[in-house]
This record gives sequence, C-alpha cells and structure tokens, in this order.
Amino acid sequence: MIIAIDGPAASGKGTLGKRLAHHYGYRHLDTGVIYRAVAKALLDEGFDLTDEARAVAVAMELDPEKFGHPELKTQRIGDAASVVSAIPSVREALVNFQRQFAAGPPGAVLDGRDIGTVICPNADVKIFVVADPQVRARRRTLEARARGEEADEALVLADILKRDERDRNRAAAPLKAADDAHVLDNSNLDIEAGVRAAIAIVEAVRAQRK
Ligand SMILES: Nc1ncnc2c1ncn2[C@@H]1O[C@H](COP(=O)(O)OP(=O)(O)OP(=O)(O)O)[C@@H](O)[C@H]1O
Ligand SMILES: Nc1ccn([C@@H]2O[C@H](COP(=O)(O)O)[C@@H](O)[C@H]2O)c(=O)n1
Repeated sequence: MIIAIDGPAASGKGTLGKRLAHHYGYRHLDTGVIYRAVAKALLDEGFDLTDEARAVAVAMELDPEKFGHPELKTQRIGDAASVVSAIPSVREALVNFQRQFAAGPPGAVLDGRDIGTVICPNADVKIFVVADPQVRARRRTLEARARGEEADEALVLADILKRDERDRNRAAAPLKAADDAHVLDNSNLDIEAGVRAAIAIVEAVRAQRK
C-alpha cells in the first residue's frame, strides 16, 4: 500500500507520515528533505539557487545518507528549497528516486507537496493535511526553541506564508490537494488525535475495497 501525504509548510505532514509508517510497518520518505538537500548543496558550493544546470546535476548526485544533516531543518534551507523546487528539470530529476521508494515492499508513506498529484497519482490513500497558519507558526516556533534556536513567531509565520504562496503558484507540480485526497485539518487536534484521524481515513479506504 502507498499512502501519500501532502500539505502546506509545517502542517504536520512529516510527523504524521512517520507515525503512520510506524503504525503500518511501512517505510517513510519525507520528500521535502530531498529539495532541502539540493538547496543546501548549491548554497554550500556557492552557486545561485536558480542555476538550473548545477541544480539538476546536484539533484542527480544526491546522497540519501546525508538527509539527516541537522542544517537541513533550518528556515534558511527551507526557504532556499522552495526556490530550487520550482525548477521543473530539478523536479524531473527527482521523480524516479521517489517512485522507486514508493514501490518497494512492504508499503510506503511519502509526504511532500505533489505526492498525490504527480509522484504517486495512484496511491491507495491520499491525505492533504492542513492547519491554520497561526497554529503552524506557533508549533514551528516551539519546535525551533526546543532545539535551542531563537525564533520569532511573526517571522516564522511570514516565512510559512511566503513559502506556501511560492509552492502554490509555481507552474511545475504546485502544492494542491489531489481531487481524491482526504483533507485532514489538525488545527484543533494534538498529534495523537491527528494520527487517530489519519488511521481512520486509511481504514475506511481499506474497508471500502474489501
Ligand atoms: N497535531 C499536532 N499538534 C501539535 N503539534 C503538531 C501536530 N502535528 C505536528 N505538530 C508539530 O508541528 C511541527 C511541524 O510538524 P512537521 O515537521 O511534522 O510538519 P511538516 O508539514 O512535515 O513540515 P515541513 O513543511 O517543514 O516539512 C512539529 O514541531 C510537530 O511536532
Ligand atoms: N514533494 C515536495 C516536497 C517539498 N517541496 C519543496 O521543498 C520545500 C521544503 O519542504 P518541507 O516539506 O521540508 O518544508 C517546500 O517548501 C517545497 O518548495 C516540493 O516542492 N515538493
């Protein structure tokens, strides 16, 4: 089974993806990390984020062993990722990696912006996670502070809104819910309640197929 999770920045996709994968014994891929890794490599090498040829080359040489680098989580790299991810040829260079991950046994959960629409249009279950921007900013701020970083909630909110706007309005694989996605608003749900709601969605789809 393939579970596709999409949604705007800091809506809880990764948290939910990890928990669903654990629940079902599936593998999990946070696809945002891939774009973050491309952006970080370009910045580290001193290239412009819009240098298409270098960005594609970097995308084709990515080393998944480096996806755990702590700097990938920063706001600076997230913002850079949303610039580089708007380049269609960069996205194309990353499609096979994501589809191969999705196809492997015993099942997979992928989260991102275009999983249900482009990467896995035939996913068994599609969930589009949303939450109020203020709620997302609050959670992201608390998360950064828990890591010992300084975070200004108003700036975090501005970054989230700017990134969502860029991701929604790009021509290639824009952020949007697939027509057959189940929208899950977790603004008023804690993590456990959000996970329960998502499992209920998956189980309802499974029951329909029996
Ligand atoms: N339902 C929830 N209730 C409270 N906090 C939550 C909930 N879901 C996620 N969080 C917290 O919100 C923050 C953002 O969650 P997460 O990193 O999973 O979002 P994301 O959508 O994967 O973000 P990104 O767009 O950066 O990939 C984290 O600190 C996480 O612990
Ligand atoms: N499937 C995806 C996943 C991510 N992006 C872009 O990467 C940025 C960072 O993603 P996070 O999930 O780690 O926040 C994001 O803002 C998108 O621009 C993407 O395009 N497609």
